[in-house]
Amino acid sequence: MAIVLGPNQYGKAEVRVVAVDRSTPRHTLVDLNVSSALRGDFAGAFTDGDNSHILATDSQKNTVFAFARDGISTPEEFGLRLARHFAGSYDWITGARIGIESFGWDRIAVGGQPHDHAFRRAGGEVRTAVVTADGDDLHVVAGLSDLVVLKTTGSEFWGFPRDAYTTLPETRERILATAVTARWRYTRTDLDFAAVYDSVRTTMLETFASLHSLALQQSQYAMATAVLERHPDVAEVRMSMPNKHHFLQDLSAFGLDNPDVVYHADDRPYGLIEGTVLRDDVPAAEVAWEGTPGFV
Ligand SMILES: O=c1[nH]c(=O)c2[nH]c(=O)[nH]c2[nH]1
Repeated sequence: MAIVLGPNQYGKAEVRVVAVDRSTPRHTLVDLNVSSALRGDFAGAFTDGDNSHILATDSQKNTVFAFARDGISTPEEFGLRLARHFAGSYDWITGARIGIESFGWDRIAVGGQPHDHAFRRAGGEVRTAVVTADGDDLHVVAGLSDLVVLKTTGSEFWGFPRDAYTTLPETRERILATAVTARWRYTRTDLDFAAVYDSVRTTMLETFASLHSLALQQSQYAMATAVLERHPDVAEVRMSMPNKHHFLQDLSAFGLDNPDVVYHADDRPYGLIEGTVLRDDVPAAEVAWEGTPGFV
């Protein structure tokens, strides 16, 4: 029996970098949380404390800030630049994963006009990007998390089997609410990432709104399918969606009826619907998903 070093990677997690463009009086702002992880031959550092192959995590952090000095266009392009740089820096570094969260800021309206340099944080939603360099291959996975949506009709849930523990009534009318977390893999690295992101997000929202849903599973599949139908450069979509239950509150103790008016918004437990929808003619790229937990 021998004890051996298994899979490993290392890097700097959660570098918070804010880049401001003041080149015109109308400033713009990019606010990112960047995590790097390098892959390659670092065995000596783990087994013997030999750091001769170690690109220090402090240097990785500094690289993020130095590259930001040139401005940041999209998280995907910033990730591509960092991944190419790290994976190309020493021959024993064979790959890099750059994970980015992007926080949105909207202009504050003053007298009905969007302000030039004052902002408020946009919603709870976060844009995400993961760029993976693996040898000469580059993979881009874009995404979003915590896009909270709700519809007040157009949702039913019935036809499920009833066992000894089933108490849930069938319903033809309910509130459907969820927080969408989704990631989608591109087949190219030269896209207009900002435009495609907006289009994917809009497609998901429109589909959630317009589909008459018989299950959150059906809504999720329809949302991902619509993204693939409208975006030829997306190979697969992975989604994780909690069912944010809204239970009709029993008001009979107060002599009141409740014809689908008053609900109890429960925060836990929640159903969790997870799925992948993909084109069957595009090669899989599991390495693009390594280090991104929370999806099937
Ligand atoms: O859309 C739903 N899917 C389920 O699997 C489920 N299970 C449940 O109790 N309510 C719901 N709703």
